[in-house]
Amino acid sequence: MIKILKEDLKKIIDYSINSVLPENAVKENLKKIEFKKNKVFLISIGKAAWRMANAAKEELKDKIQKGIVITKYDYGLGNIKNMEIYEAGHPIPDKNSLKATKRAIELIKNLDDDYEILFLVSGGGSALFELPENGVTLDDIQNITSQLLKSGADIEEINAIRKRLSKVKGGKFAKLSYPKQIYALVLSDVLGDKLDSIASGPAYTDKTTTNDVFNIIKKYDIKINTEIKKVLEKERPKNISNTKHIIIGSVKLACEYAMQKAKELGYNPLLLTTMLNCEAKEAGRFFANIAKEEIKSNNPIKKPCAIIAGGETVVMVKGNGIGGRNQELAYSFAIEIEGIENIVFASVGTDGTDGPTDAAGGIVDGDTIKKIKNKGLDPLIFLENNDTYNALEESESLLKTGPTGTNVNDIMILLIN
Ligand SMILES: Nc1ncnc2c1ncn2[C@@H]1O[C@H](COP(=O)(O)OP(=O)(O)O)[C@@H](O)[C@H]1O
Ligand SMILES: O=C(O)[C@@H](CO)OP(=O)(O)O
Ligand SMILES: [Mg+2]
Repeated sequence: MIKILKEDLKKIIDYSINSVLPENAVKENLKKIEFKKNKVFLISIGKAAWRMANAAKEELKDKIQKGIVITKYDYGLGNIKNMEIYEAGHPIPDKNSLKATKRAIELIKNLDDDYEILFLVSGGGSALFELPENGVTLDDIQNITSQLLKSGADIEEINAIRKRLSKVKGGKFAKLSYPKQIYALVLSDVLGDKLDSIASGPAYTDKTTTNDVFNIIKKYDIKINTEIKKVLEKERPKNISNTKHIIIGSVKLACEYAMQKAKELGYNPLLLTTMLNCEAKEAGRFFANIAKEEIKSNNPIKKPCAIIAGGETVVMVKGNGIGGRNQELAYSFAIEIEGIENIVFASVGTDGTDGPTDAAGGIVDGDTIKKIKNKGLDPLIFLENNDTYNALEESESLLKTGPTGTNVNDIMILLIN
């Protein structure tokens, strides 16, 4: 029985991710743009950058005369005609992020008046598209990003800081490109599709205030020097007039496709939320509470059922193990439902990489923790040490997809028979 549940769960995940690959969304939404000039320069940033750029090139053909793609290591899928392809560091920017971004700006500065800019944006852009603000070094950005990523801050908070440390975030890329018109197609991986947060809104007005920024620094005890403090006090550009944005996909869509496939496989689907953003291990416990209620009283939906959610949880990384928020969420669920039959649960990053690991997430059931105990290991120590990759590996519960070429946050699916 568990075998079938697991197979079904994998089918649902595959279907959902395949349905939010960006090609169709790019092609459809390009039809909504009325380019005023006859030449297009393409700049595509983020984890979905390669697929988005390739789709745009297929659709617009030679109208795109030049372009640049900046994506994460191993996310490039080869050459695209007339495009320069760069790969760089994520989630912490590296030298190649700066090199590629410098090149993008150089290309844009040299465009003649017949060009408009097509800007394809996906999550991951913050790390990949980066030039430090005056007075800031790459080291500073790496150090502060690393502190923020481990702090439990959510992506809006993290990006509020990133925007101020950068020459291209928080609308500054739009200012740099002025007076060229920018049309932005945006694949959202931020809850609520907030354009000033997705990839730190290079072409969108920053909505955060200096007050917000210093509250975040204080709340998460981020260590900064006086030079950085001065930079953080500087306001971002307002009145950006040369951009138009269209959102072309988000986690809501991934959840809807998961619901559709679950139904087709015979499960009653229920969408809990597309806005999950609490601590990962708390979310895992909460899902376990729901599972227990379901088993006991067929509530909130009649079995067999598929209970689905989307979002992006956070992790306060205190240990020195390896893992990611989806692995931690799934593992904490497993701890709570040890020994319970007819349940399978997965939490998965739609981009295919969860944290600094080669897994997309975890897929667990009532036997997961038993397998760990049978090896003489203590299940709780893995969680305490943020070492859920190893825990899930020991229990054959890692979910691996490889880079998917899309990025619309994380999905969680609970199947109960
Ligand atoms: N050992 C760990 N256990 C759990 N989460 C971790 C661990 N190490 C890093 N993380 C989390 O992984 C996040 C980065 O993961 P990543 O999948 O690259 O994010 P995104 O998909 O949003 O780009 C960090 O914000 C951090 O909270
Ligand atoms: O680039 C970013 O700022 C974020 C959100 O868009 O994406 P990711 O979490 O994938 O790094
Ligand atoms: Mg993210």
